Amino acid sequence: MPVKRKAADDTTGRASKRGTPAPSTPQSIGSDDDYVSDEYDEEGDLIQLDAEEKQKAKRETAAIKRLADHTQFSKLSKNFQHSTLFKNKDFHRMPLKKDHENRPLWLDARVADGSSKGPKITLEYFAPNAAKATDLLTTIAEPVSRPAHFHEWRINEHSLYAALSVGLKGDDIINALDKFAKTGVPQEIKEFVHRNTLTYGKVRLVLRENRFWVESEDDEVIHRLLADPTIASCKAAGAEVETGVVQTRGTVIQGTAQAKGLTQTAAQGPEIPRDDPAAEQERMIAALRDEDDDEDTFRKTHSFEITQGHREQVAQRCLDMGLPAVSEYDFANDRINPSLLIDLKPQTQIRPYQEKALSKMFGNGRGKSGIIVLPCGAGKTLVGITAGCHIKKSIVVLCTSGMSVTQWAGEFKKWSDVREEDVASFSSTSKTKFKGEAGVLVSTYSMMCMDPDNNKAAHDTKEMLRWVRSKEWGLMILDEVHVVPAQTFRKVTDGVRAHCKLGLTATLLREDDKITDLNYLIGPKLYEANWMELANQGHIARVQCAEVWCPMSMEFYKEYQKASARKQLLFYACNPVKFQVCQFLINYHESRGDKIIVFSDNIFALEHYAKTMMKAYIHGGTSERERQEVLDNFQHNDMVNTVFLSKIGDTSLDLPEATVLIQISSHYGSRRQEAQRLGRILRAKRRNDEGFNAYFYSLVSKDTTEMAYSAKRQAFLVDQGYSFKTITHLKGMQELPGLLYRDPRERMELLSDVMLQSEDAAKEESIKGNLWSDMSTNQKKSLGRSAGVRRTAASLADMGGGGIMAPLYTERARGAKNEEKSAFFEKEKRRRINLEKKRRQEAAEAEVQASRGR
Ligand SMILES: Nc1ncnc2c1ncn2[C@@H]1O[C@H](COP(=O)(O)OP(=O)(O)OP(=O)(O)O)[C@@H](O)[C@H]1O
Repeated sequence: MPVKRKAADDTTGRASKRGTPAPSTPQSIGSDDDYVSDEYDEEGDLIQLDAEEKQKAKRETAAIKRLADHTQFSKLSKNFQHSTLFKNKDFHRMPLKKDHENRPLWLDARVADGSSKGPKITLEYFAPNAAKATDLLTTIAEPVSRPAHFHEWRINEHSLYAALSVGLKGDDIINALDKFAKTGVPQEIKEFVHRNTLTYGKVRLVLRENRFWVESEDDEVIHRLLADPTIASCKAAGAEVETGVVQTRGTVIQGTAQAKGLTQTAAQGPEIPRDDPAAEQERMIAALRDEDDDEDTFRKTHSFEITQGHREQVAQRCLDMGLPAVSEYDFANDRINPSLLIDLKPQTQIRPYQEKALSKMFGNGRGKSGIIVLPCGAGKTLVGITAGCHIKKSIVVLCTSGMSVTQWAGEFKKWSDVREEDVASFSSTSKTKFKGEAGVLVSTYSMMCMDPDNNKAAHDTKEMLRWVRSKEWGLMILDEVHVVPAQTFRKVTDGVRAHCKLGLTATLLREDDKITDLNYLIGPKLYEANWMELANQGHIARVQCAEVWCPMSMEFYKEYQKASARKQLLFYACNPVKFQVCQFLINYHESRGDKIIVFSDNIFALEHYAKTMMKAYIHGGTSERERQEVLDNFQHNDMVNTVFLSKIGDTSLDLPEATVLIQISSHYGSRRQEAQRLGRILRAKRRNDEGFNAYFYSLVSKDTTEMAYSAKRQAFLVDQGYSFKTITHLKGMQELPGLLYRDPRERMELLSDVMLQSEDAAKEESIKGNLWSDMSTNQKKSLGRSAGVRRTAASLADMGGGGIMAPLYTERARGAKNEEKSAFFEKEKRRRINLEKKRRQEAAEAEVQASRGR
């Protein structure tokens, strides 16, 4: 049988049993009866209708149609044919298919002029066949938003190329869409798919044996390119057009059940020495061929070589000619660069979503550069390591801190059989080289950015940099790729020769819109997992999110209004009610046996909260020794259950004991920070305990700008399917023994303390060596955009899982809130108008006095 990658069963049963099609199985979706058709029910079973039933159904449909023709609605809808009411959202002319209820997709062809977004697809996630349609969309489109019931996807040129590389054709895509869509496929979508699949991927820039080749299956395309003077001048001296056959082999990703089967088959063959990886690979391929010869595809291709250093020029010219060239690394045929002895350990098993992500990267047996997006704690490290085991050439890993260097090196040894001496590291504290010809090097962006010719650099650093730059790297893994500013990234990639680049991140988000730079610096997004789906499958923790509204006392609110924009932050962070809410939640969760992280970006607030509550805290200024001590105690000491962290804890902090997160001050409207912070509790050790929930509370001072920031921050998580409950009152808080700031005098003291602080106390914490500190400026600007956040006013009983916290909360009464808000603001408005009148009057009087004096 063919080398098909059988998708493992998902535990929830939501995703279909069918995996993303592999290149070796270029199935025409149109001919695949796995998909829904008129005669199949939602389980895929054939519905047998006898002749009589068919007649009856026909008669009923005709009767309904006749009735509809005479209804008021029908007349109305005719009148609305050119309705201005729906404008270009009037889809009534797209007739629904008879069995549209069984089909989960709505297609919307409208694309704004000049927009890079393609047509929109809306998936009814509750509909029959939604799982199969999700598989299709994962292959051909990119997710935009995936809340609980409706998912929004977009088709664009990158997603279509990814579909082509797994063996689909333009017509296959259109046929598949037609099968799942409630209406016919609009002509505009057909044209979009044809336009982008006709040229995309026709030209490939292939790196073979350290030489670049322009390759195409179309002889005419090759001659058209060579007729262009720019491309002709880039052709290597004496090179001719060569015609050959390229064999596309099945992609078997290591760590899957299928790869294990192959290893067992191969193990029955003659013994091959372990130190000959090329022979091992041949053996694996032979095993694949034995399994199914006829599923390998052979493609006749034409290619010519280009001169070293002209790759970018050729790529740019191809783009100008409307033939975008795609970069691929033909690692299986790379016999020049030394191979690395590396395989996943036999007991290592990758998860279905990790396999799906990797199959996108190695879709046609070659390595495509791009970015894989997985939630925090979902195992990006293992995805990177498995990619390295697949390519089997030298690997360079770049991460954000020295701590991550140690972690990555350790993970390589944990999951793969790479030899200890083949793993090297390059950070400020450790500089080692591997002894053999190929190996793994783990380093940081900041080390790699350094200039080897800079006299100020230490001698051993310069020597390491020269060594790195003298080598060819099969794979470059870029961890937390969203943090890398384009400038830094260029510095790294200009000097280091990597054949294939894999970016890893949980949040492909930047508030400054520079994220699109990564498309051409690394490659397109290859795969993005659905957070909620992974939580439902138990791979990451299930989190209940809540926004707690903390009203501000009048004396605080008055001072808040008078303060400068920057200093306002101090007022809403130190709001005494927020303080009480924080104390109450800590108390409540500690008594349940939870471990709690409290995040505060503002250091003044962080210290004030932690010291008053007598809890441990860490910020950028805390010494390394103290930091380690606090974290060790938090993890292993039953007496230390709460730790206050500044933004240094946002990323790369692995505290699986933490189950509750409280946020008291954050970085404006940063969606990424919100997601990264949530990520700290996604790894919760107890995630698979029955009925277990992790909790994420965002404390927000009511009627302040913090509310607008908070709404914007939540947008990314809402797109991932999370919903934020709004909590307006915590039952029993006032009765808490020892509740702080109950006494008005204490509140006044806190207020005067805040007022005495200079604006500097509201400044952002600056962390040495922080790569992403340059990204703050535009974040405030982008706040103006609508956040589109969904808040639910659903019962909060389920917030605690099984209603455990139900007695604690009072929900926001929507009507009441408006009254309360409007009464307050009316009063405020009157006060301000009177103040303004008074000021104007005083100014006029002063002028009169002055003119009299003159
Ligand atoms: N296939 C797998 N089998 C077993 N455990 C796995 C697998 N994949 C990942 N894990 C475990 O999941 C945890 C999280 O993995 P990892 O640190 O790679 O996450 P991450 O995605 O890099 O998170 P972050 O973005 O927070 O850094 C680790 O403990 C890892 O051992």
